[in-house]
Amino acid sequence: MEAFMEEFQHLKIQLQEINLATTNFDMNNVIGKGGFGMVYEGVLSHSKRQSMVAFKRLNRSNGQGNCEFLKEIMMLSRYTHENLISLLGSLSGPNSIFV
Ligand SMILES: Nc1ncnc2c1ncn2[C@@H]1O[C@H](COP(=O)(O)OP(=O)(O)OP(=O)(O)O)[C@@H](O)[C@H]1O
Repeated sequence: MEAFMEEFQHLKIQLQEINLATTNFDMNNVIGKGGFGMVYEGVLSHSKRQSMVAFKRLNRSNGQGNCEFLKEIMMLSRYTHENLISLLGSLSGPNSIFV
């Protein structure tokens, strides 16, 4: 898993930035719920720009785990298509992983 995450180091986003963008994962920022858990919206500053983005937060009690979530990160980081959203970054920790 560590070797796998090394490949995605360039996508790493700081938790502080995510907390700021989602107002600490406030329920008012929830825009949906999927197989991994809640999806939040927020404004993220990156490359001197500000963008409205979606943050997907892994909730392991939903049945899916790191493996499935990392597969999604890998897929979104490797493929571009007009019907696929672009992955801006991710963060892994002992409890959660975010995109
Ligand atoms: N980029 C986004 N922009 C706007 N809304 C989004 C975005 N991504 C997810 N959502 C919202 O969050 C909901 C859940 O999305 P999510 O991709 O987690 O669900 P899913 O289709 O069940 O897929 P998965 O099983 O991979 O989680 C969507 O139905 C949508 O309402």
